[in-house]
Amino acid sequence: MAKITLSKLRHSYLPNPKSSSDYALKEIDLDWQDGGAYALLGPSGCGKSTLLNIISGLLTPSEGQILFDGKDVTKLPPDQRNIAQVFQFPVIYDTMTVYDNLAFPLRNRGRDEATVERRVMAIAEMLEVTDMLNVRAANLSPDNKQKISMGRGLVREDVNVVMFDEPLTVIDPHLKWKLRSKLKELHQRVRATMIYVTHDQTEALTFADQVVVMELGQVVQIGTPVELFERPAHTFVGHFIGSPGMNILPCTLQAGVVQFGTHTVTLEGPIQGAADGKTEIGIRPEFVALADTGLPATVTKVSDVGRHVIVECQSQGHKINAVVEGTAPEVGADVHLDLKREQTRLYVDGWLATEPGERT
Ligand SMILES: Nc1ncnc2c1ncn2[C@@H]1O[C@H](COP(=O)(O)OP(=O)(O)OP(=O)(O)O)[C@@H](O)[C@H]1O
Repeated sequence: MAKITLSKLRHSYLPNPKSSSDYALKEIDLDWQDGGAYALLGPSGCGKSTLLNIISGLLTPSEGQILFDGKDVTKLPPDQRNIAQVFQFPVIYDTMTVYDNLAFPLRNRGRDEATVERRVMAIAEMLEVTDMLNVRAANLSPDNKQKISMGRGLVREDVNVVMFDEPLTVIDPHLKWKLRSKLKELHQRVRATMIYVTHDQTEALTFADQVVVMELGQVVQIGTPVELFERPAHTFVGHFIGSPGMNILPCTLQAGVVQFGTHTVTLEGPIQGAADGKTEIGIRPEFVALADTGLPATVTKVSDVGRHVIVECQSQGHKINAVVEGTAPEVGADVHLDLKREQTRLYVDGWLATEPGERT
């Protein structure tokens, strides 16, 4: 397995890119550590496939380098990069048995039959498919086919990285969580460098130790699931991650006083920089509470989602969500909202501009 470095990587599909918007991938610099579990998360069109294709060698970047353990592989073709890929749709041979499918990547590289058997049996046991080894792949259910496809990606011990490209797309919703947790468990057992590409936050947050969030061709934040939840570096991350996402409210800033409409808001801590630009408050619904005093609001919708209730309110002409435990007010009720100070952040032109701590 290898450490993967992307250095000053940019890609445009245009022959003569001029402005930043001509690039499908804006400049990306990042290190993926050997043995890490990473997710590449972002909406459709943000550049995930472009980046994946650059790493696997299907696409040569317009600028920058890709290094595996410090060795420049930017110009190497896919077959010389030693990468395993698992795609959206299972890639298996229907006429072969499960055993032969799992053995294929090893036999293809001339491994002896004793090694083949040892690896196939180990992977089959991890995937809990040992009882299917003699079954022809054509007779498997779609989720078992995808399991075998994953097994083919994991069976070789000598790959630099295993990449999963939206691997649960064809899986029934009720089986998704099973395969998701299986994959996490597999990573813990094999400790291979793994990159999991998805637009689904649940898949990314369950699988990865570090999540790389992309929007419009750029990386907006790299962090643990907790970091992404607690301190979104950009309003996009706040909004994209969480259910519902972060409340993002326009505000004004004058002489250090932050106003949301007519209401004065206290931030988590000091503001960094000049704060010139579009200013917004960001607070997660989990940190908005119903209280006796605070921001006046009117309840417009109440959704019971099982563990808690999401109370949607209108205040100062904007929608604010609050996550409430226990009894929720009726639609139409006038309430007050308490915004937890330590979780109230300021964003300037989309980027986080407050630090934790007492304001000076
Ligand atoms: N072969 C291509 N030629 C021109 N533009 C392309 C090509 N492939 C992708 N793009 C553009 O590059 C941008 C990034 O696309 P990309 O497919 O990498 O995003 P993505 O996040 O993988 O989206 P999806 O999940 O829909 O595949 C998009 O604006 C897309 O239209």
